[in-house]
Amino acid sequence: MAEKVYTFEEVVKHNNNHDCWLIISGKVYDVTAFLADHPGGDETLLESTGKDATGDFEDVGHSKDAKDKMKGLLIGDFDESTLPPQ
Ligand code: HEM
Repeated sequence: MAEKVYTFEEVVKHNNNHDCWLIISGKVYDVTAFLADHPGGDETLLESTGKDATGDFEDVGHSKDAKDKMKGLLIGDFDESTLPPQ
């Protein structure tokens, strides 16, 4: 089955500690259930909503463990054409 594709407008609605989605490397992740467990804290994840968080994620130099963890949080693809100009 094809993965669901989300627009920026849709993703940015999910920007709080009860409902938190992130855009990283063209994919959309629902990190709500992971907020309390994130070793970098829930605030860092919340601060990475409302934008393309690829740079934030890469700057930390996340481990293979982190990348494996991400796979379970993936909910779909991001439609890059909907990203507003920075
Ligand atoms: C789905 C997305 C993410 C997952 C699954 C994730 C997972 C993890 C994991 C497992 C660690 C422990 C260190 C490691 O294994 O690399 C970590 C550390 C960290 N993460 Fe994330 N992370 C995500 C997104 C982000 C984002 C968007 C930021 C924003 C800057 C961030 C900031 C940090 C920081 C600052 C640490 C270091 C904590 C410390 O060692 O003091 N993470 N993350």
